[in-house]
Amino acid sequence: MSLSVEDLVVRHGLLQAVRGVSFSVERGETLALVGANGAGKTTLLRAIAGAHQAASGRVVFDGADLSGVPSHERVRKGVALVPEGRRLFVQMTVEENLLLGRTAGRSGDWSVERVLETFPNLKPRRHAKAGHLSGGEQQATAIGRALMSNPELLLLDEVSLGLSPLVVDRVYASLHGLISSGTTIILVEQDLNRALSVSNKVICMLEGRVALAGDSRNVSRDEVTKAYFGLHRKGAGGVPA
Ligand SMILES: Nc1ncnc2c1ncn2[C@@H]1O[C@H](COP(=O)(O)OP(=O)(O)OP(=O)(O)O)[C@@H](O)[C@H]1O
Repeated sequence: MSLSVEDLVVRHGLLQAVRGVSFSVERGETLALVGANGAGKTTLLRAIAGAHQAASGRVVFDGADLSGVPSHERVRKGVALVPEGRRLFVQMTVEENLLLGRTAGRSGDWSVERVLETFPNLKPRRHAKAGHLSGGEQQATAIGRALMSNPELLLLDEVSLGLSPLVVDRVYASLHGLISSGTTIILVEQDLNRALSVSNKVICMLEGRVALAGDSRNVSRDEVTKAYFGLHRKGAGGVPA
């Protein structure tokens, strides 16, 4: 697995939400995308997944340019998005929602049983309708559904949104399990401490651009906070811009 995003520009009508973003991710890495509301994180993730067409630039996955490749084809190639807001089928059970993730037809190790092992809170809820689940259970189901497509790259948009700190801890504990099993992840996370602790690379976006990019262990919370508010000088403090 390798992903290279090259000078990507993504628009909403006249608004340039992503303005020439470049970065790369290698197998087994976890990249955290941080930045203020409206910085362009969701739009960037959706463009990688093919849910939103880029205006220019390239998304290259395993050496192949994905421009013009629709989102369902990208799932088949191994790119899975867990969108903000979870988007489950509320009248269907947890198990049925999970099985929908299989339709991409990629073979691999993920099964309903393995998802339930990864998210033990779902075990007793297997036959419950998704509409009756708690927020944490819904999030686990949404991540599980993406895993059922046996992705090589998992894109997670604000998995902690609307969840209590305790439940977020549980979701992150499961993510740590996924990361140690070698899953490659790009995640959008508002909480800087969580973002830095779960990832090995971090990108802070500001108004559609990369304000700071670095190694999560080497950047300080202070540097990321400055980039977040536009106070960071590119390349300052030994952090690659
Ligand atoms: N569907 C849309 N139509 C028009 N403009 C949009 C749309 N979605 C997002 N935008 C605009 O694009 C810019 C980037 O938004 P985006 O949601 O990607 O940012 P974000 O960093 O993910 O923020 P948030 O944390 O609020 O989700 C913002 O100015 C936003 O208002």
